[in-house]
Amino acid sequence: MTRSLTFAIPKGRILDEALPLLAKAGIEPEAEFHDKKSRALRFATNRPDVSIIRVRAFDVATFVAHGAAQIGIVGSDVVEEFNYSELYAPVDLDIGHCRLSVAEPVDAADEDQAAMSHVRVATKYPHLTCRYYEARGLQAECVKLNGAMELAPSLGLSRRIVDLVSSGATLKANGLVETDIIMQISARLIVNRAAYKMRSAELTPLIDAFRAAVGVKDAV
Ligand SMILES: Nc1ncnc2c1ncn2[C@@H]1O[C@H](COP(=O)(O)OP(=O)(O)OP(=O)(O)O)[C@@H](O)[C@H]1O
Ligand SMILES: O=P(O)(O)OC[C@H]1O[C@H](OP(=O)(O)OP(=O)(O)O)[C@H](O)[C@@H]1O
Repeated sequence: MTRSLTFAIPKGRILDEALPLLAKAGIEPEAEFHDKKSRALRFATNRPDVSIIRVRAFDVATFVAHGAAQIGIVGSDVVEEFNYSELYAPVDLDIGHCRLSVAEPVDAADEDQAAMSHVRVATKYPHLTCRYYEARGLQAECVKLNGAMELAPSLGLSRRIVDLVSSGATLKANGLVETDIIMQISARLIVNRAAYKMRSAELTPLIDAFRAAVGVKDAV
């Protein structure tokens, strides 16, 4: 008997937008999934052949890349940061829109970058940050943080940060300005490449269901 497909979804802010899309694609988690007191991490769905795991955003990519989950939903920031060759990202889900940006204290934003050879940056995205600065002929020393990057400049940890921006409210509240946009971001459906080959009869209709769900998103 074939094992059920494991679908990894992030428990952070993408979840609220992802659930209606999952429902449109025909997948609804069991009631316990919505119980905030539940400590369960794996859930049955209305489909006997699909179960859901709820994990941290960065871990969605890791579970799917290693084949522990066959399919998942994650921001393109995470896909690009890991750059796992085992991941196939066939559908832009048009949710979780934000951008990855460089930000600095208001009073430092005019500093001449051309005069520098080395920058220190606090970020959750060291790979994307190094790639961005390398392309500009600068070496970046990244201080890896997992959140609250906006605190780094005022506390002397780094002059710059590279972080996600949506409304810009977090930067403003912390005295920072956006000085460059590195990339635009949205959530993607991701699939393990080996699973896609071996279990295409199960995965292809699921991918098609998400394509259709994104297409009808605004019409429903
Ligand atoms: N301000 C935002 N607006 C829109 N989408 C965002 C925003 N911040 C993050 N995202 C998207 O949501 C994903 C998850 O972000 P979220 O902030 O929920 O996770 P996190 O708190 O960093 O994760 P974790 O707690 O698991 O480390 C990001 O990878 C990105 O794709
Ligand atoms: O431009 P804004 O609309 O203010 O959004 C940007 C904020 O959203 C994200 O953090 P989140 O709130 O998810 O918390 P985190 O620090 O735990 O990642 C991101 O890291 C910024 O801090």
